[in-house]
Amino acid sequence: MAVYTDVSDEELAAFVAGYDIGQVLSVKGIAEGVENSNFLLHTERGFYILTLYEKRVRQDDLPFFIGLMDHLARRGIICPEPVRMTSGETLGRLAGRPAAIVTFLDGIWVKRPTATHCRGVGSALAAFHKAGADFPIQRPNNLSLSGWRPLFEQAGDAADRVAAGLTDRTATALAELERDWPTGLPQGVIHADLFPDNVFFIGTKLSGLIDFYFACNDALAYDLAICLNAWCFEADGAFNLTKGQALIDGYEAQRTLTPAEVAALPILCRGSALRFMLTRLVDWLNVPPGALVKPKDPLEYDRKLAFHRRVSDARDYGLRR
Ligand SMILES: Nc1ncnc2c1ncn2[C@@H]1O[C@H](COP(=O)(O)OP(=O)(O)OP(=O)(O)O)[C@@H](O)[C@H]1O
Ligand SMILES: N[C@@H](CCO)C(=O)O
Repeated sequence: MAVYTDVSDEELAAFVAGYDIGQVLSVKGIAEGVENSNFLLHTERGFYILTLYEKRVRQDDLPFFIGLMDHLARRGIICPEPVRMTSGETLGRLAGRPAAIVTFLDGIWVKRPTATHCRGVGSALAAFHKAGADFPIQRPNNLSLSGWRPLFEQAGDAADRVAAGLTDRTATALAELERDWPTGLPQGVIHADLFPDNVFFIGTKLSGLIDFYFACNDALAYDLAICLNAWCFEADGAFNLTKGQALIDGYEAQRTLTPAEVAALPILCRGSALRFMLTRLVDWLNVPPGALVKPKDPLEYDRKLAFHRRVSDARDYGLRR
């Protein structure tokens, strides 16, 4: 459940009065998501999402996240658009938390994406990269290479309680990545968490992207690697080449990968698999007693990492040239 903070009717009415969106008709907590408190807000003007930013989101990062949604929406990316208060601000405070109201997007996320969905995601990812090119605020990726060893150390030997040999396997993969991680690839704003639960569809047509709270500046092709991991593996752990082809084709229909990006794709996929394995592992080992949120399985990404360590060529992901 992702409603950590209670908001009284009076507090909410006072907050909403700062906007030109009419009176509150109803408000409902949203169970999905784990980071922030999200509410579906129905006012006289329609539906909105109210987000209260909880502890894990650094307040200094909020102008980047909110500014980015605003920037992307102005450039035709379908994403939540921050609603301005009558004062012109997009970020306020509610129940002791920073808070924002954004537009509601229609659509649902797909639990079993097809190749058609993957093509749409590839295309939307490239459009996002192009639209972010002139976004003026910078935010480093603190969950890239330099962030992985601290996470690994945080897990320590407890990793072997999750699966035998996990500590050694991870140590080897991490050392290889530290040695070989590519530099000099085209950089820009990346989403960094474009998993199926952050992409809405109406039927097979992509209807919007959400959850920009890991967005940062990094190699654009790393974002594609994250999507290959998140969208193109089957439940039985097999990589689906048809989905990989569709994702890459969709991407390249909007933005052609450079030769250096193509060459780097296997190592970027390894890095991205390690990143999600490590964050999941640390969360898995630190589930607070009585938590209602079920931690995600780190071993899913341990298996994906093993797959990528056997790959040497981007054609194994579906690149057709
Ligand atoms: N603009 C929007 N329009 C419609 N629904 C939305 C919108 N923003 C968020 N939601 C709903 O709220 C849920 C949680 O949103 P989001 O993923 O941003 O939360 P989070 O707490 O940051 O989660 P995560 O754990 O995925 O980082 C989404 O799954 C979706 O159902
Ligand atoms: N998408 C991440 C969770 C962060 O929102 C994961 O699957 O591990």
